[in-house]
Amino acid sequence: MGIRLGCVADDFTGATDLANNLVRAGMRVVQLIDVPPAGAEREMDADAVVIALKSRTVPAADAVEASLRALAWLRSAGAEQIYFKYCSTFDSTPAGNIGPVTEALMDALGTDFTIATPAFPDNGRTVFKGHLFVGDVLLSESGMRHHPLTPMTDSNLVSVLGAQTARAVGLIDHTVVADGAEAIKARIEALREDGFGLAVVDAVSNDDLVRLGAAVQGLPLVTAGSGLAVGLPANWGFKPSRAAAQLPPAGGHRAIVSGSVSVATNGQVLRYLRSGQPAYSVDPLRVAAGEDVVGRALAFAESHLDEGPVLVYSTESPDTVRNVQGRLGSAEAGELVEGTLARIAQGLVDRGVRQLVVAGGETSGAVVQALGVTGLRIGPQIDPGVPWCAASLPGGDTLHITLKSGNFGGPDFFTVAFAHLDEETA
Ligand SMILES: Nc1ncnc2c1ncn2[C@@H]1O[C@H](COP(=O)(O)OP(=O)(O)OP(=O)(O)O)[C@@H](O)[C@H]1O
Ligand SMILES: O=C(O)[C@@H](O)C(=O)CO
Repeated sequence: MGIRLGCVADDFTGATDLANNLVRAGMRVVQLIDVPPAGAEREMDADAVVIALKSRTVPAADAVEASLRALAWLRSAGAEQIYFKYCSTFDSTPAGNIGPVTEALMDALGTDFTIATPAFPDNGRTVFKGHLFVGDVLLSESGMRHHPLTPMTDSNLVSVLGAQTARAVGLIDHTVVADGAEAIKARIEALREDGFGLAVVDAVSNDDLVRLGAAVQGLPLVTAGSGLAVGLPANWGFKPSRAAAQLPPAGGHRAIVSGSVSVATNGQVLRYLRSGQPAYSVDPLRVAAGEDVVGRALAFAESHLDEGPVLVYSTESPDTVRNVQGRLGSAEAGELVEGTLARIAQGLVDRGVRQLVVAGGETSGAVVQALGVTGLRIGPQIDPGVPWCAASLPGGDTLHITLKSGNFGGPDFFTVAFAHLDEETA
């Protein structure tokens, strides 16, 4: 039998976030890094496959091309429904990529309607009257307004998405969602008849997402953050389960690589620095000046790895990041830092690190690709949206790795994560 749900995720932390929610909702999930070669789909023994792309901030045409390749692969693996996963803070620009990718997937699937909701109430992302809230504030008042690549300054998702697509974007508001799956289905039909191609859907609780999940059964395409995964697996009879897949025992040295500049990660890095544990700061301006920052970071790490987790970070406040971007250019600074951290992560693994925390979606993409990892097995959840995973390194060793989205995780995440792994794999 083929897979039930085929998922295309626009970044790597987002992919593990989605896989985590699907596993908790009872599905057996395989997460793949990038689109695998044709033929590999015959070996898939899973209910859902999540293909992790690094397509959130690339030019829209490249994101469309990669997403269509992923779609073709998932369809040949038998996927009955396609799930396009983007960020719970709807990270995008007027040029894309959420709108263009959604439209390309709709065209390829020959469907005239889909829904959009980044709601993930377990992590404080709620949508009401089409407006996205992050915790208690509107998206445009959250730390996302300063994001280096996709600053979010408008909380009205109907207008944000409308600016990215040629199709008309409507709203399924909370009064409809609260009335249940049949009411949502009726509203979808009404919007369709009125010529809308997309609808932003309100959701402020997991109950809303369960109702929405039931209503979108049979839609060829759904687009969402990871929250919708709370409600979708029940359509195939899967039941929520806390028994996340077991991972093998963990060994080796421990390290943290953080290229995230989000508010939550800034707090987590600060907390770690204050605890007095070994940490090395990567300064992009020194890298740009040609200094051997990778060599120095690895020499530092090597002399401290026996003491416990070593943190290597470029995480800085929005002002410092803006200054770097002003001097190097935003995209150039991003690429430079990602490349540097990826080489450091590779060096850490070469030095025996086998338990690795990576913070930041783009950073995670660069690190995982540099390590040559092609798939992840999803393990127990550390915090909502962030599971430990196991990966096979090209040499055959197992690497325990967690990919933390910038704004996810509690204040002591870097310490808690390792303690959690000890408990779960003891
Ligand atoms: N000190 C810095 N100066 C300029 N750019 C930086 C700096 N540190 C990191 N960056 C870049 O900022 C971007 C951060 O994106 P990333 O997706 O890794 O983290 P995030 O946006 O905080 O998290 P997420 O996308 O998971 O919410 C990356 O391209 C990274 O290379
Ligand atoms: O949805 C989220 O917030 C995360 O999974 C993510 O995509 C951050 O990069």
